[in-house]
Amino acid sequence: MSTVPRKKLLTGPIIRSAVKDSFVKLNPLTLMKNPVMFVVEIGTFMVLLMVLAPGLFGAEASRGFNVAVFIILLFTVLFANFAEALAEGRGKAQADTLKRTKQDISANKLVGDAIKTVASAELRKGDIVIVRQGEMIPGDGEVIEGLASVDESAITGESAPVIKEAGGDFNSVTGGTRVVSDQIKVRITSDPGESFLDRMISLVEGAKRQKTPNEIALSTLLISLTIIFLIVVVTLRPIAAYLQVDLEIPVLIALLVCLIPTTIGGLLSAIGIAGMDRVTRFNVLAMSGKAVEAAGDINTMILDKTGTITFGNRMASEFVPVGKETEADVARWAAVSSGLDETPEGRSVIELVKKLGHPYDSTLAEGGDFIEFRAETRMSGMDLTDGRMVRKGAVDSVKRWVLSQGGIIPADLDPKSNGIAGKGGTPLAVAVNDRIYGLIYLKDTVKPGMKERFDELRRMGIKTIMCTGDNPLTAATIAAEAGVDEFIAESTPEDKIEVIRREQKEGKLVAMTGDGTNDAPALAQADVGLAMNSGTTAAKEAANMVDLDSDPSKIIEVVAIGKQLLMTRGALTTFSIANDIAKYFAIIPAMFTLAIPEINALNVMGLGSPSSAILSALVFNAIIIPLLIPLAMRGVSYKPMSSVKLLRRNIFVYGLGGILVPFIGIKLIDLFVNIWM
Ligand SMILES: Nc1ncnc2c1ncn2[C@@H]1O[C@H](COP(=O)(O)OP(=O)(O)OP(=O)(O)O)[C@@H](O)[C@H]1O
Ligand SMILES: [K+]
Ligand SMILES: [Mg+2]
Repeated sequence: MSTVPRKKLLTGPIIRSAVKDSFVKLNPLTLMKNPVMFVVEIGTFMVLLMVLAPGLFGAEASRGFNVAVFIILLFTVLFANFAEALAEGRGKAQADTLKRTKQDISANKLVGDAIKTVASAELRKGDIVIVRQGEMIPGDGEVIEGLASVDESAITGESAPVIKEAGGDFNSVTGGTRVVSDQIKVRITSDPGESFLDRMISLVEGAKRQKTPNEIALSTLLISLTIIFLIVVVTLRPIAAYLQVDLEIPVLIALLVCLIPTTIGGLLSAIGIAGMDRVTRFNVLAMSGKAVEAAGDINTMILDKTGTITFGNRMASEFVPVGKETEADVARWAAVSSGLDETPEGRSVIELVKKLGHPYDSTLAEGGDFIEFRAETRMSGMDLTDGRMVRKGAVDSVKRWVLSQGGIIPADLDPKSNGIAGKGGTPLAVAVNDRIYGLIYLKDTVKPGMKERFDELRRMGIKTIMCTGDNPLTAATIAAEAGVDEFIAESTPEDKIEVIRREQKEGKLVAMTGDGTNDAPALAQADVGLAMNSGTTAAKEAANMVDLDSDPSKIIEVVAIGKQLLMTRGALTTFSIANDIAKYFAIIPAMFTLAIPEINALNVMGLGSPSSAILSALVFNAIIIPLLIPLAMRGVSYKPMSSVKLLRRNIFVYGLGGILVPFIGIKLIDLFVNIWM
């Protein structure tokens, strides 16, 4: 499933520092954030007092028993702390590596016409810098002039350089990456301390980790259970006294700790952190745990065509004249309309004109007004000084524009443009005032393996919708080739948001991937917005996830990880509560057997003695936490299937298992304890 090599999960230094942190986290002020464990810590402290000053709370068990309870309780808290520290450890280690990347870089800042060397820390939003071959890019920004290949391995871990160029969707650069060839002019887009690298460091470090709504709901449940059992245990003493049973305080504390959901309470935050970490290991930066969890519940996925489903390096490959026009005329006007068009499409037109050797008079456009490409108009071009207006753009847009000036549409325009679209290409019409000269054939290819990916999504019950600004025929061709469920052609940025809203109104959770500035509003509207690292700054800022490898199909892995995170939490909660029920049957009979012999019928486990029964249950309660750490960190195994099936399977495995495992575990520990005692 993974495309990214798995890095080693745990190393010696991470484990060592986690052991140390387990003790640091004993600080009650820290532990208070985890109420279940906090209750255990208070219990530990009370038993310690009874060991140190016997007789403090009246009825107390033997000193040896108290010492044993104290040690087991202390380890219960330490194990829970260790789980959390371990989960945090990987992120911290990664943050340290990133911080080393973030050394001070010197920048060639443009001040008027002069170049001044300044420290990267002095750069502000809006500053213009020149980055030459071999130099580090001093801050996040957008290429405003030129083209260069950039080594982004410091951030993405991927060593193949990527092309960054002015205009279009591949213009954003990240501070700390290196220009390996050519030279670019960059406009800085972030102030110090707010760069992508800064955000990435605080993310992997978990510095601003907030509980997700799911986690908050579960914590509330755990707190309620803790309070209920606290009341049960406290009121048990007078009831027992009435039955002439003297319940000792350490025994009551042991009972309480066994009954409250310590297993999930101890592992809950580790599960969340590990889920985030799994996403990071796939080279996806999630801005919040909430986004990852939302990914696990996605019903609909919106993808754009160009650059997501296709490679997106749409290149002009042919000039196709219509009517009585010639290829050279199409090429000439295409060139005039593209002279200042810095989009990849625009530049590829100029390149094709040169390659085909068509005469190109660049003085024609001199002094004219450049009409920049906009997703709304779907056209770009030049208004010349002599009054002539030159346009290229989506065929229907250009047709409408020509008709509005009283022009006529050549009869062979539609068949020819449909021919291009039918091959999955994008036809651009070229016109001057009311006259259409012909077409530019922009070629693009579907990325390999897309069909399999969409099949997988369908098995997960997720609907895919391709939204594109391109014409319906091209869209249909690419949609069929890639195997998406639905497509929407000629969509404006507003249309994309509309589709998302429509799905959300039906109660669906929507994911969307995109890279362009025109995708930004939709990325923000979606429940899960995954932007490509190669994309524009606007897209990356609007999204709640960024894929460092710029592989939009990776949203599938993110969904799987999100599902796995939700399932792991559910499975371990079921397991934990089922466990506590089993422990009840170990402790209650032990507590009352002497006074009420009939209750021995409940002693289904046939445990040795009352005190060994209590200690065994308590030991089991403690060691189940570290035993489950690997599962919490790795996540429960996941196969694409319907959620109802999944739920049934999990209740069976973790609910039934949760009741059976402690019966066996406690019995074994009890046998062991009795040999030893
Ligand atoms: N530089 C350009 N000049 C003129 N027309 C263009 C230019 N670039 C694209 N177009 C036309 O405008 C249409 C819309 O472009 P837009 O970038 O909004 O969407 P898209 O890239 O085709 O689709 P997607 O949303 O899948 O990325 C394109 O299909 C094409 O016909
Ligand atoms: K428990
Ligand atoms: Mg686009």
